[in-house]
Amino acid sequence: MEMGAAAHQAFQEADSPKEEPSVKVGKEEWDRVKSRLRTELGEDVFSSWFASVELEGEQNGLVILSVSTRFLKSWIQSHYGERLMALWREECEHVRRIDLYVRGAVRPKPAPTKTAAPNPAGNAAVGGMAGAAGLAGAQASENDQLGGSPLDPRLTFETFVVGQSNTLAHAAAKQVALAQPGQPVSFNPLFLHASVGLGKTHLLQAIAWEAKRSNPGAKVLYLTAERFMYSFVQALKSQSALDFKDTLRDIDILLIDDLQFLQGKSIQQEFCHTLNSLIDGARQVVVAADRPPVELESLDERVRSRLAGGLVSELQPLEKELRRSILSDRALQASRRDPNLAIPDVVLDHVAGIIRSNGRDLDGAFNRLMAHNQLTGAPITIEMAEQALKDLIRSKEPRRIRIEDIQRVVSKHYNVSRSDLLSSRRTRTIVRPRQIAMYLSKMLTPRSLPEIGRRFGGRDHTTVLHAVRKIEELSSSDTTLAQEIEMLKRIISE
Ligand SMILES: Nc1ncnc2c1ncn2[C@@H]1O[C@H](COP(=O)(O)OP(=O)(O)OP(=O)(O)O)[C@@H](O)[C@H]1O
Repeated sequence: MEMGAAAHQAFQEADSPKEEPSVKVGKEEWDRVKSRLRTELGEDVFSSWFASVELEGEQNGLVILSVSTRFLKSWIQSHYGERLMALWREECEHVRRIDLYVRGAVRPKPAPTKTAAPNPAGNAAVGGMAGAAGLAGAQASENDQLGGSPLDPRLTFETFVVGQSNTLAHAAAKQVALAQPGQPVSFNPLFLHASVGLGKTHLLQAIAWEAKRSNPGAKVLYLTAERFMYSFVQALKSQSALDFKDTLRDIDILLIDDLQFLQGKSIQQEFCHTLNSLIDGARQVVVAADRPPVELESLDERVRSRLAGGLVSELQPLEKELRRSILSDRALQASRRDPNLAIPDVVLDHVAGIIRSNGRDLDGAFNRLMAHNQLTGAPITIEMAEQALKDLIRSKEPRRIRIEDIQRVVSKHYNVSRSDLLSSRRTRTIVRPRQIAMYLSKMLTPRSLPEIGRRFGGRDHTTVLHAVRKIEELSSSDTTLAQEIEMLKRIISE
């Protein structure tokens, strides 16, 4: 259930500042749909999947619902899409389509004219890429035919902004997308990882679009792990598992998103066979997850090692310049749609400074400014931005940093294991990272010296004090070390 790009654009263009948001329309029907779902599914199942679903609006047969995560969206879409549509239609027979989107990604409102029209066959539709034109439409439908997850035509290399934190991942993704089928592949599999909202899905889908554009004959399939599981289970149920396997092993580029959600022994085995068969056959595999292969503890050891055998690249938290460039890009696109729109640079600077978490929150903040401007007519200024974004900023207060987080980041940065940091080993390559981790624990957490000592393998508080003084002393004369520590602080705090 995806908001089509044209639909999204139509909302932006069709919005009139004086128009009331249509959130309340359809509320009664939605309450009844929810109550029926609750009765059908039972309270536990209902609240697992539907507690955070919100009605954004209903107009001319288009219902827009929002959810908090992409996983939830994909799960509801595949498991409850049809039922949801049937219930809505029983409550309100003119409903033709339900769009489900992730809050913060885009903040659409119903666009009656372009999106609400029934499809040519007059059938009710749930989701899809209605309105996506040209290549986008063609690729989306091929991806659909192969049983893929929906592709968003906005997520291309053209719209992906490159900065210090994602240069390597972007370059690898581009190379993979432009490789000719049959040629030896450079990084296989390519494994991208990052925490939420840092552009993994964007890069994966950009590869899909680009590969298709540069090689129209190539079979490119983008699947979320959840979709992979669902398709496999469906294939088993309908006794078409062999077809499913054959289809997968015939793909030129397989892109799997959110791998951390892949569960179940037989599903993982199937995934492992697919992975081996594609890689051995020189087909490209690209995987994204929220952590590196070694940390995907629920995955079978063989899958983890195969995944780690290609190129593993992390997208780091977006640095301020990158956040600013993404906002400039969004502003440019918005002003193309509305030449009268004025977004001063100082406001973009300000927003880039205060929304530090990730690209999704940045998009959410930008859409919030646009909505505020369009609905109230207020010019976009720093004061207006502070007013419009205040709850967003409040809810993003810095999280409490744990000593484990510091140990994880430091051990990764210096390529030593966490157990080395806690051990009694005294080689220089371990002692210095350990001292840095202790120093950062003192600086970034409220823990006492004895407590920090205990968390570092039961050391005495004087050892921690020595480490803190040592690092203070070294970093005051060694600018490289000082910069490294600043960078570590930034990674740990974001
Ligand atoms: N470098 C970037 N350039 C442009 N947009 C970006 C960039 N990084 C992130 N975004 C935007 O931020 C939003 C979230 O990105 P995306 O969905 O790709 O994140 P993700 O890493 O897959 O997150 P999750 O783990 O939650 O699935 C998207 O709208 C995306 O376009």
